[in-house]
Amino acid sequence: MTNLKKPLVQFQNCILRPQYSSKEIFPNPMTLTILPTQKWAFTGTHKTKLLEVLAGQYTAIPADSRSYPFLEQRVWPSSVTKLVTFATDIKPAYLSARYESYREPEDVDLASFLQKSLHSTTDGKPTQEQLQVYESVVKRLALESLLSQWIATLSNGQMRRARLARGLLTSPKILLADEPFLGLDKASTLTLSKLLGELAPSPHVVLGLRAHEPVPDWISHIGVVDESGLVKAGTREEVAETLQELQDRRNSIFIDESYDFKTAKLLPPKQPGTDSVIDIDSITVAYKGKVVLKDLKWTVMRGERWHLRGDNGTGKSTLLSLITSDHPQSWNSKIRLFNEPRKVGRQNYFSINKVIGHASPEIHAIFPASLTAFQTVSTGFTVGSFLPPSSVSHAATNLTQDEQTERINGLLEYFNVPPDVQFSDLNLNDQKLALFLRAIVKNPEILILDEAFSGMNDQSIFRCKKFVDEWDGTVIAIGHVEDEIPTCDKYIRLHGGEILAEQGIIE
Ligand SMILES: Nc1ncnc2c1ncn2[C@@H]1O[C@H](COP(=O)(O)OP(=O)(O)OP(=O)(O)O)[C@@H](O)[C@H]1O
Repeated sequence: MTNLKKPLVQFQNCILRPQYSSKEIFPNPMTLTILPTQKWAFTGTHKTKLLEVLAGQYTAIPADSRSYPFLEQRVWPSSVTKLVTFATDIKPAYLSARYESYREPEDVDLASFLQKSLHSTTDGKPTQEQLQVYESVVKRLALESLLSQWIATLSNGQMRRARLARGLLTSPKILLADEPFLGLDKASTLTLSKLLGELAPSPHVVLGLRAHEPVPDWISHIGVVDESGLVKAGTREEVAETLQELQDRRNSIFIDESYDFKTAKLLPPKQPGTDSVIDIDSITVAYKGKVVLKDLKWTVMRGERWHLRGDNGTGKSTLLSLITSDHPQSWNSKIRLFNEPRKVGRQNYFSINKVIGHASPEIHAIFPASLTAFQTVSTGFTVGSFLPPSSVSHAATNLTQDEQTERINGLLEYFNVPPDVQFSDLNLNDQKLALFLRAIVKNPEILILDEAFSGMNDQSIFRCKKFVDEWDGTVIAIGHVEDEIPTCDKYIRLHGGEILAEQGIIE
């Protein structure tokens, strides 16, 4: 039982360093007290670092400048705090593998995925008490109907709830949830927020939020963190002014018209045309009888910008996988690309994807960490491979090696991404930028941006949006946050199940 009188965490002039390193996490020493009756959220550029600090990941100097008074002395803080991060959420299967019947040995159904966490807390089988917790967590996160589904087939939103459930099942005393609402639709965000707000004291919950995210009503205290450390911490009222300053700074980035845009110089203009690029005529997709897309009709004309909308699990990724031919039902003459009906023999995976650039959380999740930023972008010139073009036979470009190098360097320089740094060593912002540049480098006819800008900092989002706005290809964008998608002129909203999709013009 948590002692509700003693502070959860206390830092007094605390300097934090990674183990075996003399470099400080923050230059400013940290002073902060979190009481069990308070509910905290942290925001600002370095809020994830601060959550890692709370999770006991770093060494405190002097040792007694950090304490967790509410814990019994015998407990090691890092063993009872659970940091769940979602910004680079990993979906266990990749694209087409998601729709195929063959399963990797480590791929399991959701029930087994969750129950693994129960077993790890005991020597043998889960106790009666653990099973009760399991049942209640599954119910509260609305996962009951998905328990027998392979985790590889869960939608992003469903997977997010599953990961959170797994975090809760380890019975932490403090749950640190970093950006738990990223990629969630409004209804799921509200449900999840309510659940997180009601969990304390078992466990106490601390949130990491992006600057523009609304702070849930139940949060009583906020901390603002930048590269120097914790710059302000207190009640919502005490921190309101600092938050407003952050917001003003953010708005000034979004109206910075002085920036020198040169999309045209980096990617050549396309042949003008008014023909249809994608034509889908009455497609229905069902999984084991469960209808996801019903009689879908959709025409995308050259140069149009579509916002593909829909709550989590309504079939957005399924629709995209039909277009990119990652789905088994892609080989259907009711799907036309540039007026060519899909047909085995007439087209193949490579001819289809030669004209499509694609950035998505799935690609991010499985992208080879050892490639440099330059190599990462260069793989945009290949199809169906994460190897640089010199190593593959399916290059999607007529450019010479020198021309490719020049274009890649031009893009990397324009977006300030260091070319020689390994993907795994890039920060999240630069990883997302590199994957965006990978999608656009071959100057594709169709650009699919699936949550491509979420996780980037404000300045990068602004630049990427402007870049796409000035580019002349066809765009399909997915994103639950309007600020994080390029300007779109039309939308298609999926509803999942038997309800037909709705389409319209964006005013
Ligand atoms: N192979 C499969 N077997 C069973 N169900 C599946 C399979 N693939 C997808 N689904 C289900 O189909 C529905 C649509 O999934 P999809 O990933 O297309 O949704 P989404 O709109 O992209 O969701 P999100 O916004 O959460 O990413 C979900 O309920 C998902 O669980």
